[in-house]
Amino acid sequence: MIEVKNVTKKIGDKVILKNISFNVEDGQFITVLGPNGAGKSTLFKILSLLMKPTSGVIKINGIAVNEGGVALRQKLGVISHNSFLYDSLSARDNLLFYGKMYGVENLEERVREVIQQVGLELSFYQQVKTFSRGMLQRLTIARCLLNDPEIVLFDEPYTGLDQQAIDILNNVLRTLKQRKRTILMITHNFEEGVELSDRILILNRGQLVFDEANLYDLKSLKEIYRKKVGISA
Ligand SMILES: Nc1ncnc2c1ncn2[C@@H]1O[C@H](COP(=O)(O)OP(=O)(O)OP(=O)(O)O)[C@@H](O)[C@H]1O
Repeated sequence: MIEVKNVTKKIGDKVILKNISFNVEDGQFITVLGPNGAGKSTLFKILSLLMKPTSGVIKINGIAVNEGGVALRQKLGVISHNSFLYDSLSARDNLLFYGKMYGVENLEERVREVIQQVGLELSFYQQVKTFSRGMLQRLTIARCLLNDPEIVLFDEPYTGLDQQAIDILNNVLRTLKQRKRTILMITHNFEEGVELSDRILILNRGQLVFDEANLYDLKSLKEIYRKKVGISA
């Protein structure tokens, strides 16, 4: 379970997140929606332990994240704008490198499994610097899946993906959900992945303005968003 309690982030005089609180149950899939500048990426950086909040607490499985150390980090899979992949290494060698770092068992086999999951078998030995943006995003997804994380954090995961890659990502999300992984996806795209989520949060100007179970069709959700954020989705 993830507990976010009264999280505020200030940078200089600017308040970027204001007193955000919500819990994520194990196995729940939450989508956080919000317009540009709402604070989504800042919240993501805090949840993925890349940034500290100015005040407030985040606990994962009852342990405050600042006290969790490596064991806690290993529970997290993160997909963000930064791929964390090495340009001069092949897809295979990147995954072997991260797999060794995470201590993944049966690594060669697992690397082939995740490469297949994202449809990059034909680029297995290709250097990452020759990858298109979509291929890079697929390999980032494979890297994230390698150690079978309990909690997966996605920041705008559909960016740069073509239709085939979108379908692959949707399948990855479905599989993670079936396997009761906890998923938090940050996006401003209503069209993809949102229908798979159990709960919707809307962030606007650093505040949580909506937090409900996802019982809505796309049209109703867009209407709620328009009311809460003041602009059309
Ligand atoms: N390092 C920083 N210094 C000053 N202001 C910042 C910094 N990082 C973010 N901000 C500001 O915080 C606000 C929220 O930014 P953030 O990137 O979290 O928004 P977002 O919801 O992810 O937006 P987008 O959809 O455009 O990615 C913005 O007004 C941004 O200018």
